[in-house]
Amino acid sequence: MKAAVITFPGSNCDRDLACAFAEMGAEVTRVWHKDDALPAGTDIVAVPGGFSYGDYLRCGAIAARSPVAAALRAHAARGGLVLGVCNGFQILTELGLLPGALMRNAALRYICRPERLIVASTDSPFTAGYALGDAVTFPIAHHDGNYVIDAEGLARLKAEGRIAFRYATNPNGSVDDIAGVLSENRRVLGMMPHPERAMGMTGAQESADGSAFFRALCAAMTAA
Ligand SMILES: NC(=O)CC[C@H](N)C(=O)O
Repeated sequence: MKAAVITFPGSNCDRDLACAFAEMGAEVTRVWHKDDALPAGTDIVAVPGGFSYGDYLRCGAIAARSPVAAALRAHAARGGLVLGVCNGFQILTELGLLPGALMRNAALRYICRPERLIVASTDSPFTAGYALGDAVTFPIAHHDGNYVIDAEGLARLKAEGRIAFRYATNPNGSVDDIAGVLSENRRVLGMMPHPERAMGMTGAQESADGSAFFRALCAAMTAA
């Protein structure tokens, strides 16, 4: 199973994501934002957190127009798996691969802390390792994590079971406490919290709840 992790100028969670996939046995390739192709046989593209292009003009707006974006779009169009974490989630909404948008946190502050989430759908390769209603703790670190979507879009996400994670206590004003959403074909996940920073690294990470996330994801890729 092959994971491609994209790096933009300003990404800062690309290595964490690469390590999380490698720990679960994936072959990981790092892809630069100027590359216009993905490695052959890529199963999943991971779009990392950080401050791509300095978060100008909006978080993720420039990354969505970078050279690698067309290859990412084509991968998703083929039904390939895509994971966007934090800035990655912002980029996926800017690309139109996921509905909604990430706005400034309601309190207008950058928030960096562990956050308790509730698993709201297990029907995806990303969340199959959890039980519905499980509580997991992943760190958040963002100033633009306030998820917005119109009423019709929200009704659709709910009806189709595409809300993957909800905040137990809403930190940023996101509608319906949404922390992560799935695409229509359930092959694209965007989430603000960081599962790759919850791999139980001794002395560095408080939570190990992200291990089940990457284990299930890599198992799904191996089975496919
Ligand atoms: N950790 C991150 O990915 C930060 C995301 C984004 N640039 C924000 O602060 O909202």
